[in-house]
Amino acid sequence: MPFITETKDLGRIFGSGSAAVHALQGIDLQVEKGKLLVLRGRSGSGKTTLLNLLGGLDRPTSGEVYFQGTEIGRLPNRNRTKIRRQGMGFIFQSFGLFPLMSAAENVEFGLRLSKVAAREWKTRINESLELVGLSKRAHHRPYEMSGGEQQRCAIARAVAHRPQLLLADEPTAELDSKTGRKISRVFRKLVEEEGMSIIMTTHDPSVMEVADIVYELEDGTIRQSMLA
Ligand SMILES: Nc1ncnc2c1ncn2[C@@H]1O[C@H](COP(=O)(O)OP(=O)(O)OP(=O)(O)O)[C@@H](O)[C@H]1O
Repeated sequence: MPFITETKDLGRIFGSGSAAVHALQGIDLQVEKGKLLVLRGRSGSGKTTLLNLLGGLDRPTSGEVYFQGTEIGRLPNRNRTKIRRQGMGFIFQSFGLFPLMSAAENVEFGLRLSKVAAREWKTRINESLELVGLSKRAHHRPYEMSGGEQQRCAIARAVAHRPQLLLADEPTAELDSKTGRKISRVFRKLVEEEGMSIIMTTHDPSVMEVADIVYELEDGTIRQSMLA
């Protein structure tokens, strides 16, 4: 199966009647496995809405959205959650770590939600912290880590169950440009060395530099954009 993610004439309307917002319309997207795809566009152009639909966090108003050939837009919640927890990992702008848990415990929490057997947790935690260069911070809590380290920890948590698809919403927005560049390289490494597929939204040029494909959203429609 060639595509990790595919959409057909995907649309999302929020509200109804005169208050209806056409957040997305006619989105046809095909994402090959093992690529890093970036969605960019102005505030309100529909980036987060599209990412949420691709990740099965929201349902379309019209059209279809596929994950590895399975239409997920109309699946019952239980099935969609299962696919999401096993096949996808999520990263958000504000890291989303639990403040009272160490880096290792945060990663373990991610593993608990997926179907990974408990006997494998320790290995997976060590491997994923190593992958993002955070082994030395395993027992530190988020407030003892820099912003870049916290985002590395969030990445380790998102990839510990080895998802096929990683979705990230503005993952470098809260970081300075040097740290943002380092985090961009971590994403590139996941693609090159782990064969992961990544879709992320960003305004950050350093993320654009590591992308294979860039798409531009404008008023809820999409077009491929030239790489910078
Ligand atoms: N839950 C909602 N209810 C109503 N309107 C919404 C909702 N979510 C998004 N919208 C509207 O849909 C449009 C697209 O929003 P979206 O958050 O996808 O944009 P974005 O490109 O991610 O913006 P930003 O870069 O500011 O995060 C906007 O006009 C927004 O106001």
